[in-house]
Amino acid sequence: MTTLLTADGVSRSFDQPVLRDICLELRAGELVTLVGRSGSGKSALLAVLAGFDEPDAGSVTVTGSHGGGPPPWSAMAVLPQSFGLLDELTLEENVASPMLFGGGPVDEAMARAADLLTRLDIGPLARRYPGEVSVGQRQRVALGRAVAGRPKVLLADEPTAHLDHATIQLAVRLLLDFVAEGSACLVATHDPAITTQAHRRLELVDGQIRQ
Ligand SMILES: Nc1ncnc2c1ncn2[C@@H]1O[C@H](COP(=O)(O)OP(=O)(O)OP(=O)(O)O)[C@@H](O)[C@H]1O
Repeated sequence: MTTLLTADGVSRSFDQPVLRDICLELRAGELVTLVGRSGSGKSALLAVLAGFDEPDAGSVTVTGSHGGGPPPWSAMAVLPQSFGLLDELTLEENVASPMLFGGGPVDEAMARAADLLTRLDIGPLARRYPGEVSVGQRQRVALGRAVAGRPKVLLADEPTAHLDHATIQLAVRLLLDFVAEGSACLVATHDPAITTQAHRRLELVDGQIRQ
């Protein structure tokens, strides 16, 4: 399987060491979950993998990315706990935005956005704005947008925290279909509905990864 992301000896300290000599690989076709107690460093690890934060030691390599800083959208998408939706765009425009900003055809982008919103059971809300829908609906929009541009790697921080059981199944199905097309996804989550369906499970304990 093709390796899409490699972390080699990554360490990061704030007041205390949070990540210690972490090595991991994400490969094409994999949905991988990252669990760990609150404060164990899951978000800190995602930030370093995403290039939003610099490790004190070690390196992160992402396929399709060159040089320092966050990789381009075609190589990596990040789904933060705060969603990061654009309030002035409709839900369908938000989902289409990675394709539109990437210079793709508008009709294709809007059709894919409509399909993703339907798969996430919010198709009828496509023309609404983020401020006009519920938190769980916004979370689904953010998930749709994260996969829309078919990035090679998706890093998602608690992407189902606001969803009910049935909707979580839709989200997991979407992520499994996404990786089946040749991408890799790392999900920080406490949700057994995701961890039980993942291809691999990682746990952060005392700043280190357990498989
Ligand atoms: N910018 C920062 N400055 C100082 N300390 C930080 C910073 N970011 C994270 N930390 C600390 O690093 C540790 C790991 O935080 P992190 O947010 O990665 O945990 P987490 O596993 O994602 O937790 P949760 O499950 O509660 O979201 C915590 O002790 C946190 O206080």
